[in-house]
Amino acid sequence: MLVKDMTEFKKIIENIEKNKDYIRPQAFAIGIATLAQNGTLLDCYFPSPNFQTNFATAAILANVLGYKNGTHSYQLTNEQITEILSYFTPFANDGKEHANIELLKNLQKIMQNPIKNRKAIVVSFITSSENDTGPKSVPDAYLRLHLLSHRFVKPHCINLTGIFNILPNVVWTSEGAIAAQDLNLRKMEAICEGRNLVVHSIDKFPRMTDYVTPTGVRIADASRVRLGAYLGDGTTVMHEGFVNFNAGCEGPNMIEGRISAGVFVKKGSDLGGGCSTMGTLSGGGNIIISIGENCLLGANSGLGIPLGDRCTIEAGLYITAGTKVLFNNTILKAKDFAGKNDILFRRNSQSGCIEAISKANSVELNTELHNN
Ligand SMILES: CC(C)(COP(=O)(O)OP(=O)(O)OC[C@H]1O[C@@H](n2cnc3c(N)ncnc32)[C@H](O)[C@@H]1OP(=O)(O)O)[C@@H](O)C(=O)NCCC(=O)NCCSC(=O)CCC(=O)O
Repeated sequence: MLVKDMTEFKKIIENIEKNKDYIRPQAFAIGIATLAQNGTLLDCYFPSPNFQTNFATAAILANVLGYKNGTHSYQLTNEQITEILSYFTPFANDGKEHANIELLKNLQKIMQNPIKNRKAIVVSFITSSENDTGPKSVPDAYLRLHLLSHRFVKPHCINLTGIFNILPNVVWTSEGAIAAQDLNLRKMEAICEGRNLVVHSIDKFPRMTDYVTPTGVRIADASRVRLGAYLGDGTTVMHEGFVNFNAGCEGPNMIEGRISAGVFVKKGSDLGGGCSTMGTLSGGGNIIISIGENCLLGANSGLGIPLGDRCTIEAGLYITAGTKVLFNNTILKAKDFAGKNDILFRRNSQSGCIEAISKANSVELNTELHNN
């Protein structure tokens, strides 16, 4: 199929989209997956995911791969890549950038030696948000994590239900993803070829920066930010900082503490060295923690309630939902302050009692640290 011109191209798209079974996906992407020796998929890299955009490209991919609707992933053959590219002939010399077309051309070259490269080209579609029940495959799970780290969606805005069961545990190395059972062989290959294969971690989630490098951020230690973290423009993550998947901050922010899975921090807030925000993945906590604007979590403090704006937690003080707090001569629980603005929590150093005081945090981020 060689498409002559734009008129023909548009007609083809119209026909594909006219099909009553076809539903535009909310997201799709073309990527490259790493395979274990036994052919299972270990990870997936999507250089330029598409979120609620590029529906013409989605339609062409759908047509060649047989996609109609729902959440599906496909491994592409060389023939399919050639066929897909043939639809885009009218765009060949239009002087514009077409990320998906460029990507396919590059992937075609890589696929000239797929066995040696242990790679597969994949396309993943995610169904419309109202029908989305969570990731169905490794490429699908990786696409969702990419969408978060590319800032297309904020934490909690894409369904990640069941992601732990979908993602394999992988050995992350200086040569990318390796299956645990393949490690000895790969190590020996590397030694024989004069390379030093280094293991960084054994985990279901890789480092974000190996897949996505968001603009306007500084990350002192890349191993502390997992793929699926959302880091807004102007975020600085220092060595003690950590950001889990489906979690992050709006930017600008100073992150020297831990942002647990599910936690989101609004702009201007500062997480002091070693502080903790309670997650909901393990340990029984079920309140989703969030932090409003311009808050300060002191060094080694801890937070187990959602905070409003301009709140402060004294260095070293851990506030859990049930912590009894003295406020205006009344004992309340910390959860009674959920979402309230301008509260300072401190442990009275004379009585030992935890106090809440109405006081707006006046500490501001040092702008020099957040301008890139
Ligand atoms: C709790 C606060 C916020 C309080 O500070 P404030 O500026 O509001 O108050 P202040 O001016 O210090 O004190 C006002 C009055 O309250 C008293 N006061 C203060 N704290 C008190 C306490 N716990 N118990 C009883 N009284 C207390 C003071 O003595 C003073 O009393 P008088 O009126 O009688 O004089 C602070 O102590 C704090 O913990 N700040 C966090 C800073 C932080 O950790 N930043 C992150 C940096 S991260 C970092 O540096 C990295 C390091 C690392 O990696 O660990």
